[in-house]
Amino acid sequence: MTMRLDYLSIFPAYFDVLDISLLGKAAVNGLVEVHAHDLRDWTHDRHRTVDDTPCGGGAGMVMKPDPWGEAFDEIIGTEPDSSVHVIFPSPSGAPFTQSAAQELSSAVRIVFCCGRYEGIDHRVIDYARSMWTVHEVSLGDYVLNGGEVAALAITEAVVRLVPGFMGNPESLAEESFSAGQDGLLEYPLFTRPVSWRGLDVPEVLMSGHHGRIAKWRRDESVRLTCERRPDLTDSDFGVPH
Ligand SMILES: Oc1ccccc1-c1ccno1
Repeated sequence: MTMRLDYLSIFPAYFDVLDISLLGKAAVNGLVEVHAHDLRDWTHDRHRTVDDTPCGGGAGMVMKPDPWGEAFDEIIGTEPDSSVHVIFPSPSGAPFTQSAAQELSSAVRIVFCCGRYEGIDHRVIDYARSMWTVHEVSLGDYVLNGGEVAALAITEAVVRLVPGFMGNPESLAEESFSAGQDGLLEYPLFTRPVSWRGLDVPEVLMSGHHGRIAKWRRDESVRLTCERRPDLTDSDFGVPH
């Protein structure tokens, strides 16, 4: 199954980067198909206008609905289809999570709508909700200049979970937030040399004692999660003794 990814943006060149690294390889292997579109291709005036002043007043500009609607018609179609996932990255969206990435990794089609200015006319999102499966998502509590960087981050989080994408799928099981880690943060990692600038690899990791190593790793995951992400902990994790 090939996952088709579409990106609607006034800066489509942001997505040229998807031709390199693992994502580029996935495209070559037919796992994903990437299409970036310039929203201005669906404007009809000399200045290729995509924005206008906000109704009700206020600072900045709002993205007009017309170019989005015409782009949707051409790129996605005019018939409802719940199998099409339309993602609007937004600071007012729901937090994007690893479980959301996991769910989206089985999608056949994902369309990213990258807003700029103060945002997109809300009727665009309402129309999309009437037609497809819509996700308004945020990467975190900070403000970007547009949705492109968020779309790239979400793309990477999703595509790396597509079956066949990662050379060694076992590595996914031990990552932060993965089910195999019980949603805990990943433990600290070490490799050779054993001693480096007066800093040594923890002895337990060199002991060859798999039980002790597993306990050390679990304890470290719980400690780090309690320290850095108390929001992820609950009574089950407890506090390492
Ligand atoms: O700040 C933004 C502006 C446009 C689109 C998305 C965002 C955003 C901020 C955090 N996550 O997404």
